[in-house]
Amino acid sequence: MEHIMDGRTCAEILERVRSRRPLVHHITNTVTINDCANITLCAGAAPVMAEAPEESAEMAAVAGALVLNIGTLSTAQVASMILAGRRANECGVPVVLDPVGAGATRMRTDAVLRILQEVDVAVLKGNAGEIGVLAGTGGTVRGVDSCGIAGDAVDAAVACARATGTVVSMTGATDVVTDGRRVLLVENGNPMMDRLSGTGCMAASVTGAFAAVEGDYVLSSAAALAAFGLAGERAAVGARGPYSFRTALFDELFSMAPEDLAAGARVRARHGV
Ligand SMILES: Nc1ncnc2c1ncn2[C@@H]1O[C@H](COP(=O)(O)OP(=O)(O)OP(=O)(O)O)[C@@H](O)[C@H]1O
Ligand SMILES: Cc1ncsc1CCO
Ligand SMILES: [Mg+2]
Repeated sequence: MEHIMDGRTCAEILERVRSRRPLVHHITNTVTINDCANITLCAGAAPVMAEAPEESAEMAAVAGALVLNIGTLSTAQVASMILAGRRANECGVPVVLDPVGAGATRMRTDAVLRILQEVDVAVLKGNAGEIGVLAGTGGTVRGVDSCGIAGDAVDAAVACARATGTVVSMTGATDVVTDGRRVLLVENGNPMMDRLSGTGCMAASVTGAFAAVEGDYVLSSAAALAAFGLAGERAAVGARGPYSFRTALFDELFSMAPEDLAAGARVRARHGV
């Protein structure tokens, strides 16, 4: 490891998001689009949702990051994602891809493979099943949920990063972030996050906000998941169920000071891959 990912590094990246307020352009699903906009604001960035093919490339060109989420994909939407993604690449704007439901249907798997072929994706953020499918090592996805991964999860994430040339950010109880060489494990989070639709989508939004201000996407992605996970830990205290938890999740990320993240981030490096 040439970098030690401590809480202070996470805090510095959060501080940069807050001071620069990067524009995070989303082309995303209709289920959680509003949550994605608001969690982006709570992180300290500025969201915009723009998916019409007439404007998606133009918007991507002026963004700090582009988040592509195939949760409610259509053929036309995927075409617009590719237009935006290519322009983002030309302009040096990092692209985050959330392969929602890859492996559940052929259309979703094919769309992700096509985007990966046409666009230089900086961060591929998925759950374990999705990443196992895309690694080719085996994973099971039902609807949008991970039903498990074949073999060792870290090995699958590393294989996926090497096969796709992206930084893989694989969420779960322990998140695994890897570029195929370095591996960071993020322990922050709370099981309540799995009881609410859209926490994966929101994780991608925060990942985009952090990628906009830190060019080492292993560090930016781990810091984003640490911040979001820490907000989840704090929100779970006193939550009566998924919906009071949801409200508190936004409030906790909004009110998180960099010093809170420095103290609360639980990120460690895994050696020997
Ligand atoms: N059991 C858990 N313990 C702690 N954190 C968790 C747990 N499950 C999920 N998380 C956190 O919740 C967020 C979403 O991860 P998850 O793997 O559930 O995404 P997903 O299944 O793609 O979500 P979505 O509901 O949007 O489809 C991540 O930040 C992850 O760290
Ligand atoms: C439930 C659901 N279906 C398509 S996208 C989505 C939101 C979380 O993945
Ligand atoms: Mg989930």
